Amino acid sequence: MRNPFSVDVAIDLGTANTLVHVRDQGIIMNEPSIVARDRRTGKSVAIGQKALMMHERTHKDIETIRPLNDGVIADFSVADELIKGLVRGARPNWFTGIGRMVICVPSGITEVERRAVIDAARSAGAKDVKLIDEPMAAAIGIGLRVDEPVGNMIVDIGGGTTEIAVIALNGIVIDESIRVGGNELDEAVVQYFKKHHNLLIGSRTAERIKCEIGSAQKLDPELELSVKGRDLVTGVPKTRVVTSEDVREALRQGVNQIAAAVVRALEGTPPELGGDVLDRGIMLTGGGALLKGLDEYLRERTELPVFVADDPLTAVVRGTGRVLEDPEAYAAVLTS
Ligand SMILES: Nc1ncnc2c1ncn2[C@@H]1O[C@H](COP(=O)(O)OP(=O)(O)OP(=O)(O)O)[C@@H](O)[C@H]1O
Repeated sequence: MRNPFSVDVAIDLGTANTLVHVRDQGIIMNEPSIVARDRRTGKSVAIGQKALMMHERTHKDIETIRPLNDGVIADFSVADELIKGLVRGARPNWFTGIGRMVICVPSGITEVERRAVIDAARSAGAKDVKLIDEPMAAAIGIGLRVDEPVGNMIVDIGGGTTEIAVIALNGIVIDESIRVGGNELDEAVVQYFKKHHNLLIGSRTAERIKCEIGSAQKLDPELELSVKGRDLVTGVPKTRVVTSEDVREALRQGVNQIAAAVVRALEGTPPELGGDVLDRGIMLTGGGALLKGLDEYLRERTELPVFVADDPLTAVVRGTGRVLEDPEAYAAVLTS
């Protein structure tokens, strides 16, 4: 019997974005993983989109912090604030409690970090907390049968990490995780324009450039974008037109590192499962999968079929939500 005075919640706790799915309702929140905190009181003043608007624009008393960095929890107390803020948003009113909670975490986090996430969820009021690893959730989210004796390769390119996994029989057989994701690509864009064009841009501008005109392969036609930054020679704000050729050059090293990690994971895959991957192809999930031409680039590097999942940014929360809705069927993929 479902308790009418409590809700069950699934959370994809990502480096870049955190998404919340409520049982029987679907995804109700999709917010950047960021908290704005008052330095004087130590209290959070905003989370998610509101906090992001303050990022790189705050005065000295307000700081904005991303609790997860490179796929690990960088600041436990801020991660706690984020989880509590999300849970508050998931409850329709103050007397509704939280029953079951399933949280998806990067597979590289330590036992101590896992415990910290569970503690934060419990102190936010959850009665029963379970964790699921990111590539497993992504695989379930895109509809793969993870319980079958067949290998599926998932490449989840998030903000902080790229996680590559071969999944079969409800387990992760091969797990390769590198600390290269969307944030690292943004930073590469910042550095490139600083070095080659004497232009200083902020990380949010770099992300916009990457998403709008970034690519892993040649584009036809190539694209241009007008961006604002600070001219490092004159020291004043300037508008410049940047080209997709420049951005591709900036992203080259990061994209190469992702491809090399995929190749390493393939080399470590047992031959039977490798044969399955050859038949079924590699599935790309996470926001990084949307980088233009990345699927084609990986296809050339691996000589395997490569597919971008539908709506790759929500694959993980959809999988975590599916597990929440049917915990008995997915008991084998959960940890507590
Ligand atoms: N069109 C796009 N092209 C390239 N990158 C994109 C695009 N759209 C989103 N991204 C990138 O995807 C990343 C966010 O992806 P996602 O939400 O899957 O990460 P996350 O789950 O928060 O991170 P992690 O898995 O590392 O914890 C950001 O770095 C964002 O810039």
